[in-house]
Amino acid sequence: MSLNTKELELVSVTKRYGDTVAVDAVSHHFRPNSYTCLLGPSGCGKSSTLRMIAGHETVSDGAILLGGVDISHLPPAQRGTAMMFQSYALFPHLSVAENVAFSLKMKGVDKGERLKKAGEMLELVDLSALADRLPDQLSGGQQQRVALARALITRPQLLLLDEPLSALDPFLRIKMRAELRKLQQELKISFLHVTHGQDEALALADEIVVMNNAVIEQAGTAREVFNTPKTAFVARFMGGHNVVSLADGTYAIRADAVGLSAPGAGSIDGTVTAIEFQGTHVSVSARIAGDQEVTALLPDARFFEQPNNPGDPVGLTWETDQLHKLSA
Ligand SMILES: Nc1ncnc2c1ncn2[C@@H]1O[C@H](COP(=O)(O)OP(=O)(O)OP(=O)(O)O)[C@@H](O)[C@H]1O
Repeated sequence: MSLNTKELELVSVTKRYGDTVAVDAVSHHFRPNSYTCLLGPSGCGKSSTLRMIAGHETVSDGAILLGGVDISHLPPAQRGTAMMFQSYALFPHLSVAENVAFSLKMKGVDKGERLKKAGEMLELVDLSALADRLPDQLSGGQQQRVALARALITRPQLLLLDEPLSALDPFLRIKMRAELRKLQQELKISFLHVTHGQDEALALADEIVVMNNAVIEQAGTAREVFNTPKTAFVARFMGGHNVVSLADGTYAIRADAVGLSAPGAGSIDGTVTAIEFQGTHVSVSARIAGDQEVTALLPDARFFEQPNNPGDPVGLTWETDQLHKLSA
């Protein structure tokens, strides 16, 4: 099944709550038919952005365009968007099928037609067998799929997901994120997914939009954002990087691009401060000049060939082309 897809564009969108600027003149062109993650720490403005796109929050300034049409002032149901919430907000006294069909009932669609459509959506999320159950007779993962089917029944061009996996345990979260990705590819509509988890964004997204302090700090493919962070904030937030101030500027370097050598034989000298076994890898942290910490992530076999201990003097090695200059 294929639903419509249209491009989303934010044009200098601002959200103010009294004196708080939650979203500050954000502009972005989202790719059509793609999975985008809006990623950032708590309070950076990502939920406010999503709620403005959904129409659950007014826009203080700027415009939201979907397929070139300004939807900023349309009611939520007329935007061509649908929202799936963090707490799935299912009606406890309605069956799975009735929950999924609910928005069609509000639109006055007759019962036969809405149950037929609900059946199609339940098939899509692989829940046909549970159509007559009540929500509290379902697992967390199944409830989430009901919430998805309920959002998709309105045939949105854009599905908005606000921390959709946060209520699930870690095992189910990884399983469901693969299902979300698969569903987006099957439906060929855009998904815009808010998360504060960088691993979730890396696993899911065609494009990651990193927000910080009410603005977009960086946007790009998952690989671009991870491998070429533009700022110290993005490097630290994406994880797996060191941020180091050297004589000619501040650089990011991936922890797995740092190696260890004898003191004096590396790019810089340091003293081991901590060693952490991580299964396939061992993380070795060392203090270097300027009271800075650098972490080397070594394959476990390499570490155990010549294990270090806290207090050992070491050289830290890297190829200069692995150093990535940061703008701030
Ligand atoms: N209804 C509101 N009234 C006043 N301030 C608000 C309101 N909603 C959000 N804010 C403020 O706006 C800023 C951005 O909030 P928002 O919820 O968009 O951030 P977020 O990145 O989604 O955070 P989280 O991950 O914690 O949900 C925060 O400083 C928050 O306190």
